This record gives sequence, C-alpha cells and structure tokens, in this order.
Amino acid sequence: MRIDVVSIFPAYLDALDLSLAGRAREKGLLQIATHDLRDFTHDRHRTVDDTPYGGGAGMVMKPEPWGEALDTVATDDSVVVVPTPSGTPFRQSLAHDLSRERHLVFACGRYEGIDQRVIDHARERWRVEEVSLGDFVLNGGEVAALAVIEAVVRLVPGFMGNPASLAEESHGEDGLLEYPVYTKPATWRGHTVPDVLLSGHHGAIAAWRHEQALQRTRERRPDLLGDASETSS
Ligand SMILES: N#Cc1c(-c2ccc3ccn(Cc4ccc(CN5CCCC5)cc4)c3c2)n[nH]c1N
Repeated sequence: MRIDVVSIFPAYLDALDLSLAGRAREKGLLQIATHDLRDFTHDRHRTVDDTPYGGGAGMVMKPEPWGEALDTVATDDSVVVVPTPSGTPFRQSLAHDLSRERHLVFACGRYEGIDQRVIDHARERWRVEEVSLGDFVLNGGEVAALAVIEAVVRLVPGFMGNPASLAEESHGEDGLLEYPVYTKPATWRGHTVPDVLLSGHHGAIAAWRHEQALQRTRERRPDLLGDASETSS
C-alpha cells in the first residue's frame, strides 16, 4: 500500500515514523509520503487561502493549489480521503475497506475547509471518501488523517505482529466494546485481578469476557446493540 498526505503542515505527519506505520515501512509493506500544499502555489507568498464567497468568518482553501497537488499525487487507482466535520463518521468497516486499497491520498484541509469544487472535481476522477472522526471540531484534517492511517495500516495483511489480536477487537464482528484487560501483578494497590482470569478455565474466561463486553456496551454504547439492548438479560 502507498499513502500520500497533502497538508500545509506536513510535519504533523512525522508521528507516523514512530508508530506501526514506521515498522510497516521498514517491512516494505507500506510507502508513505507527505507533500506541502504550498509547493503547488506560484505566487511569492505561496497563498493557499482566500475570503469565502457569500461572506462569513474565516478563510477558505483555494482550489488551484489543491487541483495541482491531486493531479501530481493521485493516480487512476487512488482513493482520495478528505477529513471534514461534515464527513461520514469513520468506522472500523471503512478502515477494513480502505486497508484493501493500493493507494490512499489524504487531503488535509485547514481554515474553514477546502473549496467544494475540489471535492466535486475529484469525484469525477477518483473514489472520494469524506470522513469525520466525530461530533467535535478540530482545526484541520491532519489529526484525523493520523487516526485513519493508523486504523487502516494495522489491518494491512502481514502488518500486525500478532494478527490474532485483530480478531478480538472492539467494533469487530461481534460489534461489542472491548472487555477489561489485566496483567501482573495479581494485586496492585489493593486492587485484585478477577479470580476467573487466574483460573485457567478457558471456557469460563471466554464467558466472563463476553459478559463484560456486553455489560460495557449496554452502559456506554447501547446504539451498538440495536433495539434488543433494553430487553436482553
Ligand atoms: N475529520 C474531521 C474533523 C474536523 C476537521 C477536518 C478537516 C478540517 C479542515 C478545516 N477544519 C476546521 C473547520 C472547523 C469548522 C468548520 C465548520 N465551519 C462552519 C461554517 C463553515 C465551516 C469547518 C472546518 C477541519 C476540521 N473537525 N472535526 C472532525 N471530526
């Protein structure tokens, strides 16, 4: 897989060198490159924004630099991922979908967003996914790109050291939240580990973990359980 990220703050993505993505790059499973949007401007001030048509606060990112950047970076089989507050909520299902793609191009906006014509034009040439991390407001798309990249890259076949750990994850096939996890010491500041986890009884451990996951999901994310959440025992 290849990932290209276009941003006016490309150094924001340096954190990827520290994470799983860095290891994937070493293993040859992943190529990642960042691009400074200002390198696709031609004026002395390397201008990337202007005032919004129709008025309103803030500035909007100009279409021309984005057009040149995507022309340069994207290829026929690219998927252009655009983080935006108005995007589709990013879910594990989309992470799985994107992990099978050959080339992802992240368009990280700033200011009040990217001129809509950039997205509309991109949809004429590539698959475009406008995604949101959640119902809160960030100052730009870089943080979202980091999160999406990490969620996607860890699903790339051959990437995770222990693929079995992917099988048990939250928001996976069973759609429940993660059960609580423990490690040594057995007692820490007066807090003990649940006896069942020390029992060696794998059936009982699996049942306890499922019940814990169900209880947590009921309490914190009843929406994941559908209509049955109120009535199930
Ligand atoms: N993913 C994700 C995101 C983002 C995100 C992603 C990308 C960009 C690019 C710029 N910003 C800043 C911004 C802030 C407010 C608005 C809304 N305004 C109302 C009237 C005109 C715009 C538009 C943009 C971004 C924010 N925020 N939250 C998420 N989950």
